[in-house]
Amino acid sequence: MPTVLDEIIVGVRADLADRERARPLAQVRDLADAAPPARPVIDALRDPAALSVIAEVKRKSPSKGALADIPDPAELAQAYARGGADVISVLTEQRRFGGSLADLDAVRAAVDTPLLRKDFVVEPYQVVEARAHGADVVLLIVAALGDDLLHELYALVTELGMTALVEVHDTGEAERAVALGAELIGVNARNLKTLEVDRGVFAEVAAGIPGDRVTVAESGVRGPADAADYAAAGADAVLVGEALVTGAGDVASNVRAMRVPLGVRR
Ligand SMILES: O=P(O)(O)OC[C@@H](O)[C@@H](O)c1c[nH]c2ccccc12
Repeated sequence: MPTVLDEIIVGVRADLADRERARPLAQVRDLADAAPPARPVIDALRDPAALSVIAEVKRKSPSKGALADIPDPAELAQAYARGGADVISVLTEQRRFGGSLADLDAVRAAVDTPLLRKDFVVEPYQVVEARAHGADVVLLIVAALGDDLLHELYALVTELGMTALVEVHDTGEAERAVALGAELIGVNARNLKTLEVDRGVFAEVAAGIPGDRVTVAESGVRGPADAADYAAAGADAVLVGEALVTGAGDVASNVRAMRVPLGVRR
């Protein structure tokens, strides 16, 4: 039985083939080489004073369906930046998440905050493309990649001056991320094979990640209380989508509220 992740990747590969036909790798590489340098993110995400926040531009998801229309992703990103988001995540997967590279371009033009290209990266082309569109961080999902490809993609992200956010869901995947030398490791509470969320996964998996790595708790953060729980469990940052795109009230204030103080922990 194919998992949800397998099914998503079938669509991702089809869309990727179309883009590769329209613009061959060599052309995208030229654009990437001509782009302004990627912004560093590690130091900001490791801020000892407060939990860092990666705020996501997310229209829909396979688990929740439609979340928000987001007619103007640039405006949303500006609100995230005002709220102090350390990184803004832009989903570029179109079929299941309603994103696009056009969203990434629009956000890039609107803010100076480091940007994460959030997609299902399975080929070097997508990494080069991320850089060409101004991304500073690229998501690499361990569950979607064999070790050779994971190493190849990680090396390419680094060569292009970007930072890889290496996503894991269990201890075995975390071991692979650590062995890779990943500085930035995301623990996704949502299992991409079953789409179930279990917030307890972070503490369990983070126990196997050395303290010199920066950890991001991903998914299922409903508000500041969940963010505080993740902070207490040792997260350096949280990645929040749904709660920010569907939340009532002022977006910037909602981002700011997630930045819980860490003073007591360290
Ligand atoms: O909307 P949430 O529950 O706050 O989750 C955000 C983010 O963690 C989630 O979008 C995500 C984490 N890893 C992914 C990989 C692919 C697509 C999406 C994701």
